[in-house]
Parts: sequence; C-alpha cells; structure tokens
Amino acid sequence: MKHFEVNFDGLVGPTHNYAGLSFGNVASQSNANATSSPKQAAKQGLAKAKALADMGMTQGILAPQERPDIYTLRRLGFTGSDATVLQNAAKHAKQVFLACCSASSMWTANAATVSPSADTADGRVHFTPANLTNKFHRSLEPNVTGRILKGTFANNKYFAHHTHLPDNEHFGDEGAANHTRLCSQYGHAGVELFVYGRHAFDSSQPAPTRYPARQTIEASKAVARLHGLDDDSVVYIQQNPEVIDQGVFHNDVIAVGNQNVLFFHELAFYQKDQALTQIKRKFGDNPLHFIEVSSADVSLQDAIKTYLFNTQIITLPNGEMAIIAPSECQENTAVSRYLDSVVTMNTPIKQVKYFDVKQSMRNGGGPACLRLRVALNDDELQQVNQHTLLTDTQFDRLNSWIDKHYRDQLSEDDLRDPQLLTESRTALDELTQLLKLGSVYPFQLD
Ligand SMILES: N=C(N)NCCC[C@H](NC(=O)CCC(=O)O)C(=O)O
Repeated sequence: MKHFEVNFDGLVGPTHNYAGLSFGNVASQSNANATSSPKQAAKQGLAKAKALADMGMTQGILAPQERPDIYTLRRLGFTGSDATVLQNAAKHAKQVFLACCSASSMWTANAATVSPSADTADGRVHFTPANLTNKFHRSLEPNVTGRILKGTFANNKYFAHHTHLPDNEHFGDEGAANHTRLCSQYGHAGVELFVYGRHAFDSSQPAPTRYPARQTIEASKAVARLHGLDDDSVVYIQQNPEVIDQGVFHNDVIAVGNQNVLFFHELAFYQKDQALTQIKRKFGDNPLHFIEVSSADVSLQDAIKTYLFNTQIITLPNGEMAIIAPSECQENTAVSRYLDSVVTMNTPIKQVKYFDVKQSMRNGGGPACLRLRVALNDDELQQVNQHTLLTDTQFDRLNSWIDKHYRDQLSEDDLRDPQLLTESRTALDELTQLLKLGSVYPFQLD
C-alpha cells in the first residue's frame, strides 16, 4: 500500500488584515494597522499549494472561517442588527472588534494536531483541533475548525475526531505548530515530537519571562493520550524559553521535521542534547539526519525575520526532499547562503524553492504555518472529501472564486462595513458548495 503526506493549506479568508493581535509575534506587532490585500493573500497561498500539486504532491485545502464573528460580539453584549453590532463594537471596544475580524484560521498548522494511523492504538488517523487559548482572536477558531475537519475527513471508520482541549491556559494547545513527526516512511510507525513552552502545573520549571509560552506540556500529554500514542514513540521537548522571549512564539518558527530529517537552530530546545539522545533512541537504527544550524551561520534574529525554519520540507515523488521557503529567505544573504549549502550536505534535501507569501509573512505566518500535514495511505486518501483536494479544475474554480469575492485592499475602517460581512458570507456559502463541506459556519446553522 502507498503512503504519503498530504498538505492541507488554509485558504486565506476575505477579512485578512493586520491588527497587531499577537503579542510575542514580532511580525504581527510590527505590521499593526498596515493595509492588507485579502485577494493577494489568498492568491499567494493558493499559488503555493498549486505549485506543490504540480510537483506531484497530493495537496488539500481547508476552508477559512466566518469573520467578522458577529456571534462572539453578540455574546459579549453587542446587540441590534448586524450593522449596529459592527459599528458599536468598532467604536466602543476596538481591540475586541479587531480580534473578531481576524482571518487567522489561514494558518492551518495551528488548526489541529494530527497523528497518522500507523502511530495510533486503534489504527485510525486522529485529529484534535487546537484550542489556541493564548490569543483571544485565535481562541474563536476551534469549534468551526472541528466542523471543517469533520467535513474533510468524514468517515469515522478511518478518522477519529476529538473535541479541543479545555479552553484554559493550563491546557494551551497550538496544534501542529508545536508537533513534528519523524519516521522512515510515512506509513511506518514514527516518533512524535511534542514541543511545549511551559509547565502549567509546576512553576518551578523554566519558562519565558517576556513573551507568553502558548503551549503547555499538560496539553501536549493530553493530546498524546487522546490519540492513543505509545510512550515509546513520543518525545516531549521543552522549547528554549530564551528564544520564546525573542519572538519564537511557536516551535515551527525554529525547527521543522520531515521523515528522517530534523532541521533546527542550535538554540531551539532547552536541554537539547538530552532531547536529541531521546529522539535517536526512540527512532531506532534507521538513518536519521539532524541538521543543526549554528548562530554563527544564521543568527536567531535572521532566522525569525526570514522564517528559515518555517519552511516546509517535503518528500518529492522521486524520494528526494525539497525545502519550500518564503522569498524572505532568498533576500537575506546569510540565510540564502545557508540554503545554497544545505543541498550539498549529505542529507535527503536536494532542492530549495522560494515562494512569495508576503501577505501572510507580515502577520508572522510562513509556508509551514499555512499548511496542516496529514500522513495517509491510499485507502485513507480515498475516504477524504475529494472536493477538498487541489486538482487543476478545483484550482481554477478557487482562483475564480477569489477573483469574484475578495477585495483588493482592506484597511481597519473597512472592517466595520456591513457589506464586508455580507460579502464574506456569500463567498463562504459558495465555497462550502465548491468543497462539498456541508454546513459548517454559524450563519449556515442559524
Ligand atoms: N507559526 C505558525 N504555525 N503559525 C503562525 C500564526 C501567526 C498568527 N498571527 C496572527 O494571528 C496575527 C494576526 C494579526 O495581528 O492581525 C499567530 O500569532 O498565531
């Protein structure tokens, strides 16, 4: 049986904007209030997904969420017509309003943690949507994410869906952004790495002091339990609190793995040597490549600015690996020099391809943030909602759908325009038909 990794990229939603909502995420904070282009953002993301499909990868799409989130604004006490709710929220509680307008569900690395069937006790693919408790705007995502995942992976003989963890900082969970899986082949049992930022129930343990650690070890352990993972195939690693304090708000900003390659900055992990020894022991005798980048080669600041580690490492149909990098990496001398050298090292990585995803990068989301990885075998792939897979036809349809519904530009004032809500709902209603998702949005369930 064949097995492979499918990347499910998040479609950027029609309200994509820069609101400076993510304390600890340097790009988000420094681009607050910039004018955005939802159309360009959606097209950049879709073009990246299509390029991977054209490289022979199986590529999926996850739908965005309904924004502005009128339901949350009503829950917070705003009343009247939708237009009145938007006007009053924007006027009297601007930050709350902006949070309810965010298109942040585009970063599907934060949608969920996924464990492939080869790793789980019941032999099904397991999904736990991330609760994203650390940021209010992101905490609004998990319910609809769960519905979109169920609409995409519907057959419960093959796919197990869990409810997101309790909505509390003790169980702060950021999904696949803090989770990587190493394996020899996608269909063989692997080692799942859960990288956390702090211990919620033990304040004697190290933790960052300036910026928040979004993921707790308690959350990581709960997800591993829910997915029925074997202790011998799981490694919990603490992220270096010092790098969180410098802007590494998710582990996927400083490390990325694929099959038998782990690519990371030397400062990524707390007690790195123990972590690497444990990974090696649990991985077994098969070849394993640690590609560790020193600060002398690439400074932490350059890594954060260019998102060198928020690259995707993919295995091409011929078995070689390629790095999918944001164009910021090409524009930085130290980083592009490093990437030129990485393909000459004795590892499976043989190519680097650069993509312009600047609209997303300005909010701190690189190529790897924009995708959720789901390792599947042939049988499981057949059970996936086929309309969510990116064929040439589906690409053309989605591209025209973006042209039809998305605005070229969006500034803060535009977000309170009731017409934007109508446009978004019309677009999403059409999208659920295109992707045959069923009713997943609150406005469809009213
Ligand atoms: N690293 C991964 N996997 N994902 C990136 C997420 C970026 C996102 N930015 C934002 O939510 C900014 C929104 C704004 O400021 O408008 C976040 O901080 O959660």
